[in-house]
Amino acid sequence: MESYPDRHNRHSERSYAMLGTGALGGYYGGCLQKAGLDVHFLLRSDYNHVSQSGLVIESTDGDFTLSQVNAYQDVKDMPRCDVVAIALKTTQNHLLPDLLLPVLKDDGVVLVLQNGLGIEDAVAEIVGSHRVIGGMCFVCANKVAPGHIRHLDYKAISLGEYTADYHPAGITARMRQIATDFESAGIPIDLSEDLLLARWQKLVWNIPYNGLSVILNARTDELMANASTRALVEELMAEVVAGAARFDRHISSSFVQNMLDRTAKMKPYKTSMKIDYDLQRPLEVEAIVGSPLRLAEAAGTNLPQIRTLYRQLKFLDRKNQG
Ligand SMILES: NC(=O)C1=CN([C@@H]2O[C@H](COP(=O)(O)OP(=O)(O)OC[C@H]3O[C@@H](n4cnc5c(N)ncnc54)[C@H](OP(=O)(O)O)[C@@H]3O)[C@@H](O)[C@H]2O)C=CC1
Ligand SMILES: CC(C)(CO)C(=O)C(=O)O
Repeated sequence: MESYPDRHNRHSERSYAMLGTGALGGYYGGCLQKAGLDVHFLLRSDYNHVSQSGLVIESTDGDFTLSQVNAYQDVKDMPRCDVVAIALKTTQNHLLPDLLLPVLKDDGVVLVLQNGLGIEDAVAEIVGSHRVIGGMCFVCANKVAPGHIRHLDYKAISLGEYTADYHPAGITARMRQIATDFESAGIPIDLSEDLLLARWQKLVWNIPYNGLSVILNARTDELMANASTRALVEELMAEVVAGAARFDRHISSSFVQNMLDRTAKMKPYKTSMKIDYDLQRPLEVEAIVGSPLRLAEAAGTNLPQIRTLYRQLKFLDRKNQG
């Protein structure tokens, strides 16, 4: 395993704050620090461990250890950063009004790495709509122990600039700068001209697989291997496509096919919602299922299968939380 103790070997002028150092924050933040960027990690339960022992990243690209990282348990102790990445579960987003402003430079930008729809709207209310970028992460990673992240598959991020009402904003200079930083860390970046389209495209995967993995107690390979569950996945994907179309975002059948093919080839994967369920943590039902459902229905599109999925998840989430 390679070891990278030096956290001050800067290749980029931009500093990064990772709000949340779990699967996503630990993996991407770890890769950025390994590439020489200035990264600051906000932690909660792992603070003592990580501030003493650093981060261990087990990755299909090669394992590495960062023996020292800039670890914090309070944003007030963090330096203001150019890019503040939100890598908490969306169930914690009620904390964002307190977390974001102390760590964001006046000309800095918030990078929303979470799954779901409409999160950028809420972030824009806190920091202003000109300071938000969305990042859709196509990665399979888990936190397996304090400060220990296991990266299993994929890693690309699709970036899209936020604007009020999600009208397409094109590709901006700061998107390119962030892309350069991540690419220097070996993370492929796709630049999207239309954040709303990219968000709905991500939901093509998350709504069926996250939802069904919990309701049916199944991994992705099990959902794909059985004809009935594969049909359910495809029907839910078709409703996501219909929801997107209501907002004039057109998702091609080849995109959907690609998601199915990708998942069929994926190593057997327990979705992050299923991991949360098994650990009796709150589920990201509202961000991933409730929010797109409400938006589509308010715009006049009925999505009956997604509504059923949503109700079942709400029931299971409540029951699971005792
Ligand atoms: N994992 C994946 O492969 C993917 C995840 N996503 C999305 O990324 C987002 C993050 O998911 P993921 O990284 O898996 O989640 P994790 O649960 O692994 O990480 C979230 C981290 O946030 C920390 N945290 C929570 N509240 C606070 C707080 N108040 N202060 C400091 N830290 C806090 C948690 O700390 P603690 O350890 O104390 O709980 C935890 O380590 C989600 O929206 C998810 O849907 C998207 C694509 C893929
Ligand atoms: C689709 C997947 C598994 C990685 O591509 C993902 O992004 C997720 O778990 O949310």
